[in-house]
Amino acid sequence: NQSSFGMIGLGTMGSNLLQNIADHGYNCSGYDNDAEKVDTVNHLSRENIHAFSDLKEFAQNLKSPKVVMLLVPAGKIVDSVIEELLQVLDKGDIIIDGGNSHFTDTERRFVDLEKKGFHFVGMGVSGGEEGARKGPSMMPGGDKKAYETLKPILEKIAAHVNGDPTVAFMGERSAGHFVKMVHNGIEYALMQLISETYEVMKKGLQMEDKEIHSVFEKWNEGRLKSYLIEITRDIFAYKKKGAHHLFFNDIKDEAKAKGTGKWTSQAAMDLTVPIPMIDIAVSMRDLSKYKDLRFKASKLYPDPEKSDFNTTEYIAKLEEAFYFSMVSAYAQGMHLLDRANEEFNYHLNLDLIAKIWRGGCIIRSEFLEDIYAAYKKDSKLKHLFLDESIQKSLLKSIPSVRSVVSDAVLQGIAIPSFASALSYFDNIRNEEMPANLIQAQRDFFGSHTYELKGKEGVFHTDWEVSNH
Ligand SMILES: O=C(O)[C@H](O)[C@@H](O)[C@H](O)[C@H](O)COP(=O)(O)O
Repeated sequence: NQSSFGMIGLGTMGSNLLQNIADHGYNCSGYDNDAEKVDTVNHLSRENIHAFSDLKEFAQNLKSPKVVMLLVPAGKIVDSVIEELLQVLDKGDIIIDGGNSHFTDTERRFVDLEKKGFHFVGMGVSGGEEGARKGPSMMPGGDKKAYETLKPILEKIAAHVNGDPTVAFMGERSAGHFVKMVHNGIEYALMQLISETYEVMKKGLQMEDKEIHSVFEKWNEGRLKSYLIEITRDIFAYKKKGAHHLFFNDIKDEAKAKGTGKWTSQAAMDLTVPIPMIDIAVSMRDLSKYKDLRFKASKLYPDPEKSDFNTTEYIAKLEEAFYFSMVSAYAQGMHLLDRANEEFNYHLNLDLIAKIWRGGCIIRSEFLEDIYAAYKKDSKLKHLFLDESIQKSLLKSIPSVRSVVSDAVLQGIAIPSFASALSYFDNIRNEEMPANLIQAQRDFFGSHTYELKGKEGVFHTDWEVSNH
């Protein structure tokens, strides 16, 4: 029986996704140049999964038009696998890149393969190993016709929210990987925010791990219900056999990063869209690497005196401050998507993106229902803060975030993402930003010119010659 779907790359993600496809009754094939991985898959003894270590044999076992998905590390490997693959595929066949590829690579590959007569789909896949096995969120972009062929399989293997599959066609060319990149940027910002919340509870409120666990447990039952809060709750209950302390306390405080967060910040700066919470999350992962420097500085600069807080009251404020900042993180990501849509003509639908992020992916959350509702109500919404119901809930949480940020600052607790959420907010509602002074300074030292209120054109002033 020939296969309807082929997977290249049989690491955990590839193998899990293949099993998910087989669970839905499809004959599927795998290929990997690592014989051990091929063996592992074949030892699953699933009658409708067959793994090969010969690429030609793998291709011959696929129905036409052949559908082949790559789950290999991003970068040059993708190009070399595609090159090999073209030797065994026919024009009209479909190639899907499901890795975290940079959108500019996907753009190049789409144009190149289209010229060669192949259908190329750059698809972001989110949800980690468990998501791949049980139902990921998928963000395909590129060849719409090819997507129509893939749709029945992808909709079956995706997660489902209220009966809706967490997959949909995202848009033209590299739209799928751009959307996935921004997903990861928001993921970075939310993880940074949760880590700062923990820092406030531990260092500011001197709470025990048990108490912190119950806060995340409670939050995961309310409007902050989300995958990242859920796993944080579980991390605050995980102990190694026989141990008395939480295991994560043994983990080094040096965060790693594979690059998608950084790419998001780079793309945003190129598109001149401010996403400070994502930028901050990237920078704080970088700062965490300077352990030696931090150790030295901590000896030179002691903490300010601690104040006492009423923990119960404070946790209520912290929930409001978290909600406010979480909304800001999503809003910054959606703003970037809106801008990229204009610049790259992706034909994105922001309501559709929110819809498929409600389940399966790492940033899935209760709040994505509100984002989905906001863009469904107004597909041309320029910024989430302008949505009426979001405005109402933000207005309620502002006093708490102001107090949490100011208290943390006075206590010497680092809360850069809470603080940047608040400053971003205060500047986005600032009709007159102090940017006119920056223009004056630029013109002063570099004759970079400026524009004048109520006048057309650009102007320059010789600031040295003042007639006061
Ligand atoms: O959506 C997902 O399933 C994750 O985002 C996934 O893509 C991966 O875990 C990250 O890329 C890790 O990124 P860092 O290593 O940069 O934290």
